[in-house]
Amino acid sequence: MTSTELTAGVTAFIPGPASPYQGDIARYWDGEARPVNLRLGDVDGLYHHHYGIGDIDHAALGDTGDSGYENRLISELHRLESAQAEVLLDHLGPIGRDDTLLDAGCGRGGSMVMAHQRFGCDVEGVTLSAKQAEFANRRALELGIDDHVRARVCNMLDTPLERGQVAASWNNESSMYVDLEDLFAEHSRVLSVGGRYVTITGCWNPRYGQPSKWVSQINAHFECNIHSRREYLRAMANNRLVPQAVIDLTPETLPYWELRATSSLVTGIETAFINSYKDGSFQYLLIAADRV
Ligand SMILES: C[S@@+](CC[C@H](N)C(=O)[O-])C[C@H]1O[C@@H](n2cnc3c(N)ncnc32)[C@H](O)[C@@H]1O
Ligand SMILES: CC(C)=CCC/C(C)=C/COP(=O)(O)OP(=O)(O)O
Ligand SMILES: [Mg+2]
Repeated sequence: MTSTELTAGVTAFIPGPASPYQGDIARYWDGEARPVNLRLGDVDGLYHHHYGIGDIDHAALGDTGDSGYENRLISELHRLESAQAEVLLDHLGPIGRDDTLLDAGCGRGGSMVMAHQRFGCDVEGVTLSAKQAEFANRRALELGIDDHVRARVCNMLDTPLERGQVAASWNNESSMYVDLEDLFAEHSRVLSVGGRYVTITGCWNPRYGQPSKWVSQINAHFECNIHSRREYLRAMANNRLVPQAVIDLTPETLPYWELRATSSLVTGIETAFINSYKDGSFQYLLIAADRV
């Protein structure tokens, strides 16, 4: 194991990828700089790599014709992405200032900052990408919360956290990069008994039958492996995680996608999300589970 000092003064442990696939994913996120993510993050300094939920505020958006419309559209997409993270945090249960939380697959750290700002607690994040961890730690330093919010380069299936160390943990659109049995075994290990696990994820719908062509297109686009709703529930049951809430957020995420599809920041994946949500082959799901 090697270690390196980040500009933020936080030591990141870099054990190297556990598999060639993880090496590919680390390179993918090290190289990611899509305007749809950076321009949205620039709105208020919360950088997300997840999607949005909720109704469009048409009054705030105003007329398509006028000069400020594109900036207002970007602000609106960003507001919906932050609203998504707020809903995830709503499901963590009561969290105290002395608690520690785990953000598994933390990206550029937007959700970690929001969690600390809401609860005053410590938040530990892990990502495969050294660039993302540096970015998240730099933001924490700029905000003066680097003593509470820390991102490390490590595999979420094998974290340096102690058994039972965290009061709550989550995956926000990061569980489609790992085996779910391995993932939930690790969350179950680091969560205290009675702690809460939350995921927001896209999953394929067993009622459709198999992954649709749209789901396959999303997998190819992000180099990920979307699991089915059934796999989530089965792997949780096998790892002492008992669902407390299963919420289908599909109707709430469609407005975000339909608005995003009209913006200058489109990436080309919008049609696959919209079509798969509409044909029922894909669902945007929140699952909150108790560690028993
Ligand atoms: C789509 S981004 C989500 C980022 C963040 N959760 C958010 O909501 O902004 C997926 C993240 O999962 C991370 N990831 C994927 N596989 C991982 C693994 N095995 N261990 C740690 N992080 C992983 C990636 O590095 C990336 O940060
Ligand atoms: C719901 C599913 C299946 C998500 C896959 C994981 C993923 C890449 C999420 C968004 O990241 P991003 O914010 O970097 O993507 P984009 O650039 O499209 O906004
Ligand atoms: Mg994005």
